[in-house]
Amino acid sequence: MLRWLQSAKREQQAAAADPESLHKDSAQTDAPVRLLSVSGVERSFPVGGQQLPVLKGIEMSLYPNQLVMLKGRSGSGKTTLLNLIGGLDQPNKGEIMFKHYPFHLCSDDERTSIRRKEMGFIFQSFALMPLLSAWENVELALRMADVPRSEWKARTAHCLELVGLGKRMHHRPFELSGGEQQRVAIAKAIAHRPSLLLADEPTAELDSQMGAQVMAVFRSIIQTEQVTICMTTHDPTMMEVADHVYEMVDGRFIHTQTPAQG
Ligand SMILES: Nc1ncnc2c1ncn2[C@@H]1O[C@H](COP(=O)(O)OP(=O)(O)OP(=O)(O)O)[C@@H](O)[C@H]1O
Repeated sequence: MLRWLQSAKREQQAAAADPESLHKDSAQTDAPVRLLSVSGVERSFPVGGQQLPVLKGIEMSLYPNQLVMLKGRSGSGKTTLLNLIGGLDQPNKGEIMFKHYPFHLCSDDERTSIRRKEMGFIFQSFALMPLLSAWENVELALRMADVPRSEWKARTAHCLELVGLGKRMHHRPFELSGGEQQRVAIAKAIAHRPSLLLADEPTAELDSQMGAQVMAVFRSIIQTEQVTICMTTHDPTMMEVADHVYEMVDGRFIHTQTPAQG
């Protein structure tokens, strides 16, 4: 194992013993500690014998307990960036630090192990197992994350209650509305207590009322589960509930804003 990974693990254990330390910089300033930082990131893909530049120098930061949105036209590079943040892909240039882990230096196996413990993913198409009930879908996520069996029952019930499905725990996906299915997917994604939730167009297949319910669940789990959510969207009405919006055009951020400040 690389030396940085061992020291990162030691720092994580120290932070677990003293959770207050997570909210302060190592320099002991009052600045909040970043959960993730992306600096100078470029990503291109080989197309027709040439390199197609998709991300052209991205700078961004995510902090604990935030709802951050990436907006931009189709093809602007949002999913490519989400894949890099989630450790599913690596940049050609630049740095991605997730907590104390330098993703740009990690092997595939190291990124997979960090991702399994620390991150949750939500997709446009819900990605549930069709023959399993809501309860069994969430329990499966706990099993996959190696959470001890003794914790499954309480944690599954807690996560389904959190997303407002306490009365529909034993329904299968086809017995649920699109909004309810997406809420099962959220319960599944937070079951192993990730610190970062990545969601690619989570409301794209929902009508505006169901989309608003999903956003309300996002806002509530940020507080109750101490998670940061980074999501892509095309929908301007969703952006009103964001703490921060990054706007991407052709592989670059052109404008970032905090909605409350306009
Ligand atoms: N593996 C790949 N090989 C070649 N080109 C790719 C690859 N992945 C993405 N691209 C290209 O990169 C560009 C950005 O794609 P990306 O999926 O990141 O856009 P997006 O903003 O998420 O779009 P959408 O909103 O439609 O999901 C597109 O032109 C796409 O064709």
